[in-house]
Amino acid sequence: MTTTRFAPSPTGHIHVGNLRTALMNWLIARKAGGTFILRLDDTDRERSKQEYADGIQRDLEWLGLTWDRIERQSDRLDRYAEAADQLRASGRLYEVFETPTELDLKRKKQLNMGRPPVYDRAGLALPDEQKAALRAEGREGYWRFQLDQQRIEWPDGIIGDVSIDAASVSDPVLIRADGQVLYTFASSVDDVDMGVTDIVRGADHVTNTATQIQIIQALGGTPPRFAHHSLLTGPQGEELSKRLGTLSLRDLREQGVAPEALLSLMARLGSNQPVELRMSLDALADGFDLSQFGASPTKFDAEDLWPLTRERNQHLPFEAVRDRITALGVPDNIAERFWSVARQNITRLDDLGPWWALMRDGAAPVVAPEDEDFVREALALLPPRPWTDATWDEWTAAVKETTGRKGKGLFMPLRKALTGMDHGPEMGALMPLLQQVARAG
Ligand SMILES: Nc1ncnc2c1ncn2[C@@H]1O[C@H](COP(=O)(O)OP(=O)(O)OP(=O)(O)O)[C@@H](O)[C@H]1O
Repeated sequence: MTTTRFAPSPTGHIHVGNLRTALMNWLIARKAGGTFILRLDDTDRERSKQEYADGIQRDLEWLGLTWDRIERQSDRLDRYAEAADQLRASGRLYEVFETPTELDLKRKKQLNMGRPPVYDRAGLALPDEQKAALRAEGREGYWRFQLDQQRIEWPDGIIGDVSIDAASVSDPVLIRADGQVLYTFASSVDDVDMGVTDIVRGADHVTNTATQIQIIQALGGTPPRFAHHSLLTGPQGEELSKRLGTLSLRDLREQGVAPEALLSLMARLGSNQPVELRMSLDALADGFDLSQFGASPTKFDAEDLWPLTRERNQHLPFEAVRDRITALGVPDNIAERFWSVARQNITRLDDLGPWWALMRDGAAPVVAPEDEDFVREALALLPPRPWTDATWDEWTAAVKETTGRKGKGLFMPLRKALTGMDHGPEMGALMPLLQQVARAG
């Protein structure tokens, strides 16, 4: 059965780049009727925080990207220890003692000699007495995985056939001196144990994938299908980072971005398919095709979310906004009418508030000096309440007859006098909702 996962580290608020990964994996599982796992990579105890783990779940739930199963790597430490023993027993895990400074020196020497800075496997040849002597000096050993130095190849779902020479890659460190298992290892153990069949992730992981394919094989597992999508940057090409909180989902939600808008953009951005608003995840899954995505870096501009948010909000049925409208204090008998008039003039649902304030309180009229006499004359002709759908037409016809004005010169000063603005809902529909006559006049 198709099983995918999204495996963020809870070290900050997830951003749109992380969402690209989450959404692609979610859509693959949904399309195949498979399982989507949310896996919190929380083995880094210093940087992982419960509030971020909660935040990730809140962000995904807001978008409807719910999971069939949740896993925390911090619950699986015994299992990683067992898997490490398995690799030690098969001779694939070896202890090393170099300090970061020593490694740096080695790298510099290699580069000076025109050689690639690949770990020289000095630790592999250390006899037990020397290891004991290093420990006696107070050094602590940590553990590297011995790569099989062949080419590692896989057909990537996005970037095509990949072939990496394992000899050009350093044997990865899997376990630190303090015993912390590193991402490369924990995630390979998890992917085997959890039966993950498909992994989509950022192009920052391509080298990891090469080493993980060998780790998974050494654990007796079958490597999943891999695909690496391009990394998203900000509109100016700036990097996104969980730590800095750039373009976080939390901020976008608080700014009033509609979930459907964000999902519709993310499911197509960087692909050959056009971005179109989709009101459900199933509709998004229908047209989703990994092979349509390109490998080149992709810019994300949050401004693109607003036209989609507007389109989505304008599509909402009254029932979906009833509570919000009631909360504004709009009386029940005019709530539906208020929605039908205001919806065409909002982007965010929060924009409903100012429209209701205008209808409830009226606005300070805006009158150009050259229109002062005209507006005074017009307001004197304003029919008594209640105003109906016909009031605007009747009133402007009367004003036209009396003053001889027509067209924009007639309508615009009246709109500005009643609403204080030069734009807004159609005046015919708005007038019955205007609770107050304009404040001055
Ligand atoms: N800018 C980006 N564009 C697309 N995908 C990204 C981007 N940054 C991270 N990802 C993907 O998000 C997934 C989760 O990764 P991870 O939790 O390590 O996020 P991160 O933002 O790289 O983390 P951090 O900033 O904390 O180092 C990975 O699959 C990674 O490839």
